[in-house]
Formats: sequence, C-alpha cells, structure tokens
Amino acid sequence: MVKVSIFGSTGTIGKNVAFTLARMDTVDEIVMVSRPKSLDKVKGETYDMYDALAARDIDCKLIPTCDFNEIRGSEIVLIAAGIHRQPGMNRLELAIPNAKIVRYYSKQIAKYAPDSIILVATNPVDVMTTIALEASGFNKMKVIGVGNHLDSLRLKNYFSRKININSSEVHTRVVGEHGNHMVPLLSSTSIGGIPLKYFEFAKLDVDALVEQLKNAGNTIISKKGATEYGPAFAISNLISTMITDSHKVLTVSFYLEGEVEGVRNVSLGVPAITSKNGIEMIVPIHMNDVEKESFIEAANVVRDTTYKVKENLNI
Ligand SMILES: NC(=O)c1ccc[n+]([C@@H]2O[C@H](COP(=O)([O-])OP(=O)(O)OC[C@H]3O[C@@H](n4cnc5c(N)ncnc54)[C@H](O)[C@@H]3O)[C@@H](O)[C@H]2O)c1
Repeated sequence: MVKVSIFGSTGTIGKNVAFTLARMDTVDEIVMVSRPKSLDKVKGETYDMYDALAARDIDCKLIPTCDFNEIRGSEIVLIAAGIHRQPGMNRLELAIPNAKIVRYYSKQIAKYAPDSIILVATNPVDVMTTIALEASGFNKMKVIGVGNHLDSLRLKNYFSRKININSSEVHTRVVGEHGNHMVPLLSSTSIGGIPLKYFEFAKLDVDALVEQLKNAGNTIISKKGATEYGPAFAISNLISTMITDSHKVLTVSFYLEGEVEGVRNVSLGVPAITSKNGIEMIVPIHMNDVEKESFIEAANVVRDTTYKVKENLNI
C-alpha cells in the first residue's frame, strides 16, 4: 500500500497535489492534514474529489484529519503549509514565519513517520529544505525541496512553444535558487538532440525567455492570485517518480556538502537521481564560467538567508 501525506492540504498547492496524485492512480491513500479550524474545509475537499474520482473508477482513499497519528506509514510527506509573500515583504520576512511552520511539521514527521521522505514546497523552498533537514534529523537523502523542477518544466515549455516543437524534444534544466538567483543551464540545453548553441533553424531570443522564466511565478500571481497547476503537477510528478522507483533525473533542492562546485552548508537545486529511497545520487553537472559564478552567488544568498532565519529562531 502506498501512502502519501500532505501538510497544508487546504491550500492551493496542497489540495491540487492531492487531487493530481489521486487522479494518477499510483497512490492508495492520501492523508490530508489540516489544522483543527480547517478540518471541515478539508473534509469538503475530499467529498468533492471523491465525486470526481468516481467518474474515472479510481479508488484512492482520502483521509481528512488533524491527527498526526494518521501519517504513520507514509512513504512521502509533503509540507506545503505556509504564508504567501505579501506586497513589500522581503525574503527574510517570508522565511521566518514559514520556517516556524516547516520546523514544527518536520518534527512531527520525524515522530510519526520516521521512515518517510520529506518533500518541502513551502517558500523560500531552498531555505526551508535546510530547516526541515535539521528539524527532522533525517538523512539528507530523504529531505527534498521542490522548486527548480517547476522552473525547469517552465523553461522546457517556453522553448517548445516558441519554436513549435514537442516538449519531449527539449532537454533543459534550471539549478540554484528557486527564486531570483535561479541558474538556467543553457550551456547544456539541447533541442532535438542539438545543443542550443548550434540550434539555428529558429531565431530564439534566449535572454527574453530567461527573463520570462524569472518572472513566471509573479506574472501568474499578478493575474490569478496564485500559482496552482504548474507546481501541483511538478510536485506530483516528483512524488510519482519516486513511488514508481523510476530513477529519473529531476532537479531538487538538496543540502550540499561539497557535491557541486565545492558549495557547502546550503540547500540548492541540483540534478539528482530520485527513487523510492529519496535521492540516490547527485548527478555531476558541467557549468560554464558564467553559470558557475551565478550558482555560487545563489549559494551565498540562500546561505545568508538560512543563517539569518536560524538566528531569528534561535536554532
Ligand atoms: N515550491 C514551489 O514550486 C511552490 C510553488 C507555489 C507555491 N509554493 C509555496 O507553497 C506554500 C503554499 O502555497 P499555497 O498557494 O498553497 O498557499 P495557500 O495560502 O493557498 O495555502 C497555505 C496552506 O498553509 C496553511 N497554513 C497557513 N499558515 C499556517 C500556519 N501558521 N500553520 C499551519 N498551516 C498554515 C493553510 O491552512 C493552507 O493549508 C507557500 O509557501 C508558497 O509560496 C511553492
């Protein structure tokens, strides 16, 4: 029996991941954890989802609950609880309250589902990955942040739509921070097996696409209030890849201790082989000088925020 639990399951990301996963029919049970004041809401979500699943004859069990005991035996526990960035709020002002939430839930996961893999979505996700790792005391191969996977899917989609080519032909990856300091690995991007720098049949304004990528989240939020389907599919994709043990290379936020460019003491997005055990290994990446410099800058920025958050939380 495959069981996945979600903290923050009344939220846009949490409930959409639950529904997307249920529809994929690779999970037997989804525990949707909420705070007591939202229990009725999360019950309502499950009733609505059951109606939809009936149309596809899917028998996935949905468990709305406030009881942490229900997460026992989960393969994967997703933390998607947190507040949004308000206008004028800086990175640290968002990170501090969210770190308190992530820290608390990570400790509960360590207590009730000690053999699970923790997946963190709460932003700023790279900072939160370190917070979850330290609070849970888990092996770092079992604490995974998801952010750059979504950025990578977005960039793939932009290339594909720009030149009207099937997205399966585009191989690209975004590493670093899930935020302003993301690093699109253009030097190793290929389309139809042809490295981007030799790709001449269509005129591509790559700088404009990268700019579009960096603003993608804000653009969607400014128009509809929140990002929804993109993150939900990216997260569900990662979860189903792990559950089915398909050993795909996905970009995940991971606590680095020198594995990439000697960067240490910070979680950043890097390519990893993922499996039912979590992260199997980090895939070595070759970056050009500009990418390398940006990656190291991302590390410095995220590390600095992480230290400040920990200082504020007295940990
Ligand atoms: N990593 C990614 O790719 C990605 C993408 C989109 C959003 N996010 C992040 O995911 C998080 C959730 O986003 P959303 O759009 O679902 O937000 P939302 O406001 O719709 O939902 C937030 C959820 O967190 C819960 N929550 C809020 N404050 C809480 C607290 N103090 N204690 C416990 N639970 C609390 C809410 O009850 C709700 O379930 C945010 O931090 C957001 O920035 C990450």
